[in-house]
Amino acid sequence: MKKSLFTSIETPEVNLNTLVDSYGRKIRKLRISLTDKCNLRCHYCMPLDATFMDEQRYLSVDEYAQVVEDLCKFGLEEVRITGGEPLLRKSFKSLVEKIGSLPLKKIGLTTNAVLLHKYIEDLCEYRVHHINISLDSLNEDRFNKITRSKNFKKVLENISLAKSAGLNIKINTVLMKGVNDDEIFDFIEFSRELEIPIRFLEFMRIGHGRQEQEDQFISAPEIIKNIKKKYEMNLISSEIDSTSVNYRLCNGAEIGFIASESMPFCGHCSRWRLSCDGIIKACLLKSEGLSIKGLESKEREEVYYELLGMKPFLRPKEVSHQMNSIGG
Ligand SMILES: Nc1nc2c(ncn2[C@@H]2O[C@H](COP(=O)(O)OP(=O)(O)OP(=O)(O)O)[C@@H](O)[C@H]2O)c(=O)[nH]1
Ligand SMILES: C[S@@+](CC[C@H](N)C(=O)[O-])C[C@H]1O[C@@H](n2cnc3c(N)ncnc32)[C@H](O)[C@@H]1O
Ligand code: SF4
Ligand code: SF4
Repeated sequence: MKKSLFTSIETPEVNLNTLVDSYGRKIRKLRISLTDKCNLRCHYCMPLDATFMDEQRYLSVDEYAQVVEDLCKFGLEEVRITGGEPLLRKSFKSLVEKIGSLPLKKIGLTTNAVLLHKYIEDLCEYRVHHINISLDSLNEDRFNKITRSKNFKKVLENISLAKSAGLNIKINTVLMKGVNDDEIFDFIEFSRELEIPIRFLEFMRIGHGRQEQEDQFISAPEIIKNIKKKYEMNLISSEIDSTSVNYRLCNGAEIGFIASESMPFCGHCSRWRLSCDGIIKACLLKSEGLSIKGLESKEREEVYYELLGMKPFLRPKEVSHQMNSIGG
C-alpha cells in the first residue's frame, strides 16, 4: 500500500486541512452505522436467525459526535446514517440532534422505512434531509417474501409521508434475476408518478446472499439495454464520487444504477465508515479497520492518519463480513 498524507494549506484567514490519500482521493463522506440489528430479514442480507452484537459495545452519541467533529476539521462534508436498521437505535433522536448541530453540508439516512413515521419531524428539524429507502418489490406478497416480514403497506405509507414532509427521498432497489427483475418498468412508472428517483443496485457479493448472488446477478449494462428498448435515456451529471450513474428518461423518471460489481467506483471513493462498535474503516468490502473507542484526541488523529493508507485502489474480490455489520 502506498504511503498516505494529510495536506495542509494554510493562509492567514483559513486553515484547510484535508484528508487526501496517495491516489488523490479526498475523504469527504462518512457513513455511520447505529446498529447491526434489523427489523427485516432481507434474504440477500441476513439469515432468519441472525445474531447481533451486545448493545454494551455500541458507541455513545457523544462518541459518534466526537469522530464527526474531528473529521469536520479535516474537510468532512457529509454524513450518512445507516445500519442494520438505524431507526431501531433507541438514542436515534439525540444522535441526529447532535450530528445536526455539526458543520456538515449534507446529512442522509439509509433506512428500510418501517419506523420512519416516528421520526419525520426530527429528521426535518435536525437537517437529516436526504433519505434513501430500500424497496425491492412493488408487489406485496413478493416484498414480504424478500424481507421475510409483513411491512409492505407501512413502507409505502412512510415513503409518501416523508415525501409530503419535503424530505429528499430516493429509492434503492436491489435487482435480482428471477426475483424482481420483471418489475423494472413498474419501478420506473412508480418513480415517475411519485417524482422520487430510483436507483437499481447490482446484487453484490457480500452478506448472507453470496451463494445466490452468482445465479441472480444482473449487471447494470444489461438493465440499461433493456430499458433503452422502451425509453430514451439521458445521462444526468453527478458528483464525481457518486455511487450511482444517473439518467433522466423521456417519460420524466429519474433513475440511477449502483454498479458496484460491473463498474466499480473505487477510483473516486471519498467514503469512510464507522461501525456501531467504534471501528473506523476505509472500505465497505474490507474487513480491516481501526478502533477509535476510548481514544484521546491525539490518538484518534493517529488512527485517521493510518486509515488513509488503508483504502484499496481496486475493488476487493473476497468479502467475508456481513453488510449489516459494517453499515451498508
Ligand atoms: N462498493 C461500494 N458500494 C457502496 C458504497 N457506498 C454505498 N454503496 C452501495 O450503494 C448502496 C446504496 O447506498 P446508500 O446508503 O443509498 O448511499 P449513497 O448511494 O452513497 O447515497 P447518496 O448520498 O444518496 O449518494 C449501498 O447499499 C451499497 O450497496 C461504497 O463505498 N462502495
Ligand atoms: C445494509 S442496508 C442498511 C440500511 C437499511 N436497513 C436499508 O435496508 O436501507 C443498506 C442497503 O444495502 C443494500 N444491500 C444489502 N445487501 C446487499 C447486497 N448483497 N447487494 C446489494 N445491496 C445490498 C440494501 O438493499 C440497502 O439498500
Ligand atoms: S438490507 Fe437493510 S432492511 Fe434488509 S435486512 Fe439488511 S439491514 Fe435489514
Ligand atoms: S469497494 Fe471500497 S474503495 Fe471501492 S468504492 Fe466501495 S468502499 Fe470505496
